[in-house]
This record gives sequence, structure tokens and C-alpha cells, in this order.
Amino acid sequence: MINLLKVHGSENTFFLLDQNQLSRPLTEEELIQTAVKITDGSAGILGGADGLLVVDDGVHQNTLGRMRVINSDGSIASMCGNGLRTVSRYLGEKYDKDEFLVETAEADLQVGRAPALGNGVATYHVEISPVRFETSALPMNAAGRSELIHSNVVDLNETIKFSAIAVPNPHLIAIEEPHQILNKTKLGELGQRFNEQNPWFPDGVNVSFGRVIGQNQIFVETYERGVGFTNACGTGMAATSVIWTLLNDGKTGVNTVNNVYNPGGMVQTRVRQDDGEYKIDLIGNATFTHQIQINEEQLRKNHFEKAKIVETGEEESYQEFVKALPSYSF
Ligand SMILES: N[C@@H](CCC[C@H](N)C(=O)O)C(=O)O
Repeated sequence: MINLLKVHGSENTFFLLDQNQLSRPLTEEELIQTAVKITDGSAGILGGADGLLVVDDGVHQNTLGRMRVINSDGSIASMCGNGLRTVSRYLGEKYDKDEFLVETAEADLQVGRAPALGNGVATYHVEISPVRFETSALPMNAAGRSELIHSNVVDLNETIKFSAIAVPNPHLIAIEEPHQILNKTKLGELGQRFNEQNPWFPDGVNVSFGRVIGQNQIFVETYERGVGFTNACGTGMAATSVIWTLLNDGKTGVNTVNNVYNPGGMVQTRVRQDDGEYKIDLIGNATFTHQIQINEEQLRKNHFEKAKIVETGEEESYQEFVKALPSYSF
């Protein structure tokens, strides 16, 4: 029998598969098919999810394991902040380690256990890096601009100022300005437009709106590439924190801890500068909601009907934590 987990970080939901349990690992093509099927709200299980997290042994020395991320539409992502917290918890508990490195598509990232954000809420910190501002890193065709930081690009939208940043997955960020009101309809329109065939983002982009609430407090909502609206996007919140730091509005800064509220809860971010390079610490819940047991043959055929599913009970503590938070929306 193979054990899968249903997990979430700020209610950004995933299935987690450790390939070490399989008699032979699934190929990338097979993993994509599994991701599309299991995350499908009607064909999958437990109402589907936003993506599939695949854990394998690390190839790089000194890493405890490797994480790969497949979005619900089958596209591959280079990074996932909320997912990495849950993978970190999985690996930390499997190997009984508190601080270690996890291999991801572009970097080996420092992760570890952190003080609980709420009663009974397992909490992990993960490093988000590398951070790049070159539009070519997203990639983005930005009318000849090599960087885009809080700028009007009339082609994208006449009034909203955008920033482009790769962490290393691609993000387009708009932080609401005084006297401006950004709304969810606009976020959805932009998210859809930049994730179908379009002249600016050949590979699509995660689009986030941020609203500064107060000193070190911000609300962020994201339309994700390969998924659509999600309750939270860890890399989106990390990327928005970097852009907010660059705005110099006196409400945040390097090395300060921000509370980042999202539709699924709250995480913390700390933007650091190491040797001139930005890195972000993303701190938040790593909740396992369900344990799933499935026969290997059924998993290989993507037949999930006979899977045995057991609730962990962790969601109750997470919901208690969320109940105590202020709630915001665009
Ligand atoms: N939800 C994730 C990001 C997942 C990948 C993203 N949709 C992409 O395609 O880049 C997060 O928490 O960072």
C-alpha cells in the first residue's frame, strides 16, 4: 500500500506523494496525469486540490529530499512556498530532523521547524530564493524593459502599477496605492488574460494584488498560473513582500517580520539581503488534513475510488487559529 497525504499551507491544498514507496518511480508524464486526475474536483478525491507535491530522494549532497510541484492543470512549477512548508514537515518527521536543506528545481533551500503560529498548528519556515528582477527571468516581454518595478505599462493596464519578479517562479505584483481600489474581478481578469496565449507572458504568470493594512501588515490575494484563484500563494506572498520593501513606504523593511494575511489565513515573511541578493523567509502552517492509503497498481492507473481515507483532525486547530485573525478581501 502507498501512503499519500492531503496537506495545506494557508488552505492552498495539495496531495503529497513520496515516490520512495513505489516499486519504481512514476515518469514525469505519469506524474502529470496523476496530478491532473487527483486534483480534479469531480474526478479526484477529497474535492481535489491546487496541485501535487512529489517527494524523491535528493540528488544533491546534504539535502534531505527533493520537491517537485505540478499544478492542477498539469503544468510544472519551479517553486511552491506553501507546498515546501508541508514537504519540509513531511521530511523532517520522516528523518527526525529540525533544520535541513530541500532540493528544488533551481536551488537547495534551507527549511526548518518554527514556533507554532497557533495552538496545535504545525509551523515551518522555508527559504524562498533565488530572487531575480530581470524580465527575462520570468520570462516577460515588457516592451524592451529589462526590469519592471512599480511601473505603468499601458499595454498591461492603464492605471495599475506592476512589478515583475521571479522567486524563481514568475510573479506579477500590484500593490494598491493611496486613493486606488483594486478588486478581485480585476485580479481575475488580469490573471486569466496573462495565462492564456498573450504577448507578454509566454509561460503564464502568477498575479497578486497586495493591500497594505498597517505597520508590517499586508493582505495578498493571488490568481495562480496553472490553477486560478487559490486561498494563498506562498511565493506570491514572498514576492509581494520584496516589492513592498522596495516601495520604501515606511511600513516594512529588510529583516522585519511581516504578517501577510490571505484568504486562507496568515503567514509571516522576512525579506533578507545576503551579499546583495534578496532571500525571503516564509513562515506558516504545514497542515496534514488526511492520510490516504492506496494500492500501487490503482495509483499507477489513477483509480482513486478504492483509496482508504482517514482525517487527521489537524484542521480543527487550524480553523481555531484562523477564527482569531482579522479577515480581509479584495
Ligand atoms: N501555490 C504555490 C505556487 C505554485 C506554483 C505556481 N502556480 C506556478 O505555476 O508558478 C505557492 O505557494 O508558492
